[in-house]
Parts: sequence; C-alpha cells; structure tokens
Amino acid sequence: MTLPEWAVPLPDAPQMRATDRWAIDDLGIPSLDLMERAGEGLARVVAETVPDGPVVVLCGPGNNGGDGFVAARLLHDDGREVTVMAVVEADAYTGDALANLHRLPVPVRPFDPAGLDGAAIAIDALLGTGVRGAPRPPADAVIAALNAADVPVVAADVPSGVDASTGEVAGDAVSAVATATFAAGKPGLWVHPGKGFTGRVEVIDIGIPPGAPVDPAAGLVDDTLIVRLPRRGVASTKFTSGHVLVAGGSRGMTGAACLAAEAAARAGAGYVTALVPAALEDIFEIKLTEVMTRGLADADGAHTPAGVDAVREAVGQHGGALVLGPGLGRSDGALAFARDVAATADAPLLIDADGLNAHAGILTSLATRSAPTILTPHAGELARLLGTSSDDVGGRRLHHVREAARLANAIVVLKGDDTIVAAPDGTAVVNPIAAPMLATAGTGDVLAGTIGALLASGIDPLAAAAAGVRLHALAGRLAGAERGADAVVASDVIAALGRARDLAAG
Ligand SMILES: NC(=O)C1=CN([C@@H]2O[C@H](COP(=O)(O)OP(=O)(O)OC[C@H]3O[C@@H](n4cnc5c(N)ncnc54)[C@H](O)[C@@H]3O)[C@@H](O)[C@H]2O)[C@@H](O)CC1
Ligand SMILES: [K+]
Repeated sequence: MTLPEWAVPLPDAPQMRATDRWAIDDLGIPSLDLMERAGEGLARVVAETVPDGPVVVLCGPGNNGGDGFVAARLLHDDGREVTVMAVVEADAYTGDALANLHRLPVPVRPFDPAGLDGAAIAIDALLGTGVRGAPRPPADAVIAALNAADVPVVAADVPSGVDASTGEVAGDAVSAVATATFAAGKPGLWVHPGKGFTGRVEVIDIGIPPGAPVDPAAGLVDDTLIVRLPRRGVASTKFTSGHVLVAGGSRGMTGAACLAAEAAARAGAGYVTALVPAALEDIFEIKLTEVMTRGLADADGAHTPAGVDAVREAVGQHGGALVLGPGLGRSDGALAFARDVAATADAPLLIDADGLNAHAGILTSLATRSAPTILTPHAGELARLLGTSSDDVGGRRLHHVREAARLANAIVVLKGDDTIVAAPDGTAVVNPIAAPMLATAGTGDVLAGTIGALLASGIDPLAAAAAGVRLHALAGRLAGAERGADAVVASDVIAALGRARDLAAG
C-alpha cells in the first residue's frame, strides 16, 4: 500500500511514534528538543487564539502533558498568568515530561474544576497519540469538566478523547477551538466524529525532517492533484476528452440524470450520452442541449432489465465511463437493471444513489467486475450496502469506507464534509474542505457526473474520485460566493466547476 504522491501523508498514532523514535534514535535529535518545539508551537497557537488573559493548562500523565508543561513555561515567560493542573501526582511523571515539570516556573496543582473559573483560555494536554481506548478516570471527568466550562480550549496534538488514527470517539472528547498538531496531521483530525472536535488545525513543525521509515495509508487531498489533471490541448478532440454515459432517470426524477450529465460535460468530458427510459426521452431531449440521449426499453417511465443490452451496446460503441444511478428510482425493474448493468458492463463504472441501493447487502457481487468501479454513498447508503446502521457508519467512517472498498474491490467515496475516498488496499484520502452550501438536492448527482468525467479522461480511479470530490467542494464554495451560501442550487455548482478547476490549477 503506497499513498499516491499527490496526497499529503497523515501518519496514524503508531506511525507517528515510529517517526519520533526514528528522529530520536537514528537522526540523534534530542527528544527534549522535539518536545520544546511542540510546546512552542502550542503556546503560539494559544497566543494567536486568545492573546491576553489567564491560561489554564491541563496536563495528562504522558508526553502530551509534557508538551503542556513546555507551553505553560513559555506563556508564563511571555507574561501570561498561568495555572497548571495535572491529572496525576507529580511523582508519576517520567522522562521528558518530568524534565519539563521540573522547569516549570509555577506549581503544579491537582485538577479542580474551580481552577477553570476566570480562565481566558485552556490547554488540553491530557491525552495524545499514546492513548488506548476511551478516556479512563480521572481523565474522563476532566474532559467533561473542560467541556462544561465556558472557556475556549486549544488541544495539544489531538483533542483528548479523539482517536488520532481513526477519528473515532469512544467516550467524551474535548471540544477545541484549535488544535496544534505536531510534525504532521493525523487521520483522526480530518475524519468525523473527531473532525468535529478539533476547531482550526495547525500543523507544527517540530524539526523532524522528511524520510521517516513509515508508510501512511491515509492522506489529505489538496490542489496538487487538480494541477495534475489532464487538460484539453491543441490536438484534443471530443473523443480524446473522454465520453461519459449516464444511465438513470425515472418519472419524477429526470433532473438527477440531467444534473449528472451536465456536470460531466462541465467537468471536461468531450461528449456525454444520457441513457434514459424511452417514455421520458422527449423530456430529456428538451432539457439537455449538449448531451445526447438514447431511449431504453422501460416500464412505466423507469429502467428495466430489458434495457441492459442497449447499455452494453452503447459502451461497446463509444467506450468511456458509465455513471449509473442518478434518478434511477427504486422500482424492482430499475434495481434489477442496475444490478445487471454493474455485473455485465465492461467499462469503468461509477454507481450512485439507487444504483447503490440495488446492491444493498450484496457488495461483494461487484468485486469480480473486470473494469474499475467507484461507489459514491453517503453514510445511510453505505450502511445499507454493509448491512449496518447509519450511526455505526457515522461513528467509524474510516473503518467502514475501507471495509466497503475491500469487499467491493472498488474505490468508495463516503460523502460528508470530511469526504473520504478509500481503495481496496486500505489507502484512504480525505478532502479537508467543507462546503456546507452543497447541502442541497442534486449536488450528489453533480458529484457523480464530475467524477464520471475524470474517470473517462483515463486517470486512475482513486485520483479521479479524489479530484472530483475536491473540484465539487471548490465549485460549491465558488457558487456560494456568487449566489449566497444558502441559495446555492445544484446547477450553480455545475456552472462553477470550470472556474474552480482553473483557480485550483493555478
Ligand atoms: N518524542 C516524542 O515522542 C514526542 C511526543 N510528543 C507528544 O507526546 C504525545 C504522545 O505521548 P505518550 O506516548 O506519552 O502518550 P500520551 O501523552 O498521549 O498518553 C499516554 C498516557 O496516557 C495514559 N493512557 C493511555 N490510554 C488512556 C486512556 N484511555 N485513558 C486515560 N489515560 C490513558 C497512559 O497510561 C500514559 O500514561 C504526543 O501526542 C505528543 O503530544 C511531542 O512532545 C513531540 C515529541
Ligand atoms: K490533547
């Protein structure tokens, strides 16, 4: 498993520990220097967040607490009033944390919730990457007290209670306004529910050079990937730009298929064909201008297995990528159509919406497809695919998206404001840009068409999915700036796709 070079690595907790050990043992960097720089960064983030007033530093039993001691000393040196409270006796400390406890210019007090009264800001240096499982007493009570107090919190490395490797939150977790994370981001800071606790994330350089012998499986998507996307050139034709087929639509849901088709065109496809129920073809002909349409044998305005041969024929004629599902509906015929198309169409395939519901509980049936497969579920759809609840998916997003990718032998895009794209080998990339304006009908269809166009351009499916997710979020933000964040509709996002791409590509 190797993270693509366009992704920013997010080491998990064991990889972060190995990185620290490598820096200390192999490069000879003193561990106290690392802790000093971590504490410096932490103190800086505190000063940037709340520049004046008393600071309360809550320190746990390990090196995360040691970072807190360093920040306490530096903030005190800067003239801040600092109170340090520890959750364990001072004689429980060892190593670098103990060394920094000895350098504190103020006494360490036992934790007392009243100590938070009057604080302008607090530092959560309770638990970091060394934690196992849900916070145990007394740390759990300290986390609860901190959340109950009306004091902004800056977290050291990771909000205590958030699993740095996964973003899972087994008990209570500190709700921070900012997180100063050391050496590199961690997956759990970017994946919900953990992401909901971090506030602003700042990565602090603690002086560990690149080259650690670790191989993170998770990463962040940034604009590097967009810069690398193929562009139309002087020799391009509509054929070299890629062909997207959209199979979907049903009575009452023609819009979804249109949005996916139009998004594919705006995301760079050279030509797009909508494969729609024959009874509705005239409607599609009127609604779509650049997109070609083809009517398939239908039942009462919905797809049926009788149309599958025509899909295969269209794939054989034009090649390209197939987007299956937008507006498909849930009639028995349409669901059977989706299963048959997925099982027999020999083209790169993206499945969305009711195309996913057609595969509820039978995810492994997709694993034997010969061409690449991308699935784009939200939490509810992924839960149905895996036969579990949306709450279970919501609590363990990284785990479940990886599991689905492995079972389906597909790229799986778990949508949200922390959209995760996972590959069958466990590689997972997260899009860090939230775009709340995308919370409106039809934006999922736009994402499906966008990824479809990138898939048709011939880039690898993980890159196509990740780039589509990023472009979609960037376009959502642009549309929000143009239309007003709460007024964005899906077609605004389509209209902004091209500019989003140009801006991100620089
Ligand atoms: N040299 C290094 O390794 C560096 C480490 N740094 C800091 O050190 C942290 C990691 O330090 P540690 O490995 O000491 O680990 P932590 O400080 O994260 O916590 C480990 C301590 O918490 C206790 N603990 C474990 N699980 C618990 C649970 N569920 N509930 C309550 N207590 C629990 C353990 O008994 C142990 O005492 C990083 O997050 C970072 O803040 C930084 O100082 C930079 C350099
Ligand atoms: K912490």
